[in-house]
Amino acid sequence: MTVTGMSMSYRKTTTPVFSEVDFTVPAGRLVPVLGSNGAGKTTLLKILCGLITPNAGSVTVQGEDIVRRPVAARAHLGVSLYPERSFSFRLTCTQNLRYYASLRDLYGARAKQEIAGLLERVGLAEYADTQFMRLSLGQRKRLGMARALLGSPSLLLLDEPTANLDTENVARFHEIIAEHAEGGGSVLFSTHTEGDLEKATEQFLRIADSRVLSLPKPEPKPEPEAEPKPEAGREAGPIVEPKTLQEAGQ
Ligand SMILES: Nc1ncnc2c1ncn2[C@@H]1O[C@H](COP(=O)(O)OP(=O)(O)OP(=O)(O)O)[C@@H](O)[C@H]1O
Repeated sequence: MTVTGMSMSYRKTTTPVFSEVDFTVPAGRLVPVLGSNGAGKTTLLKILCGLITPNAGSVTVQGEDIVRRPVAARAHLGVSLYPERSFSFRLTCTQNLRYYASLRDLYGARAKQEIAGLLERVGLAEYADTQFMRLSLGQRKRLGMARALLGSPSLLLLDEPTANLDTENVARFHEIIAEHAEGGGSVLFSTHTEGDLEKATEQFLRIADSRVLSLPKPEPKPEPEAEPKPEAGREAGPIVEPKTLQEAGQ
């Protein structure tokens, strides 16, 4: 994906959310996007998948312009926005995914097999026949992830994919995106968790003051040195300054 000279304002009178932004996401990269509340993470993801048209500049996915050739460009994208509201509430997980699979030209036995595999991958196999409205927020998030993976698109755009997930499912998410990158795919995902920077392949993006900075992944922090153990038979007491002879009353 390549973003060139992209600017965007919701209204002419307000400060632009983005001003002349350039960055690229090469194949096989995991790219976290950080930024404070209201910085523009969701807006950026909506621009990248073609839901919002920027005022200037371009976004291309595998050489296809997201505004001029949206269908061709979106064929390479798997998207999950936050919060997940686009599923049919009364349909089950499988029925919902079957509908979205058909939009990717996946039907019949192939669709059935891929959907069952994805539900298993995101830990929702036992909820395959549960209606969407009966899922918890974290389960909805995971169904969104399964939908994004349908048809193995090359670039995943995920808005706060770890929000509402428990520790086990955060780990599962990191495994899924690592596998995706090993297969040559890329993932751009927004997050508020600084710890997600460790999952970056090389770079991460930080949105601030209408700009998107592409920054190198920080070096891992060194492990803190272990406290020396007290010698055997001796209690580790508080450190006491040596007293002068006078103070000691001698
Ligand atoms: N539909 C809209 N109309 C007008 N302004 C909007 C609209 N959506 C978002 N904004 C404004 O655009 C800016 C960026 O919002 P956005 O939701 O992209 O931020 P964010 O980084 O995703 O925030 P958060 O971390 O809180 O989810 C904010 O100032 C917000 O008020």
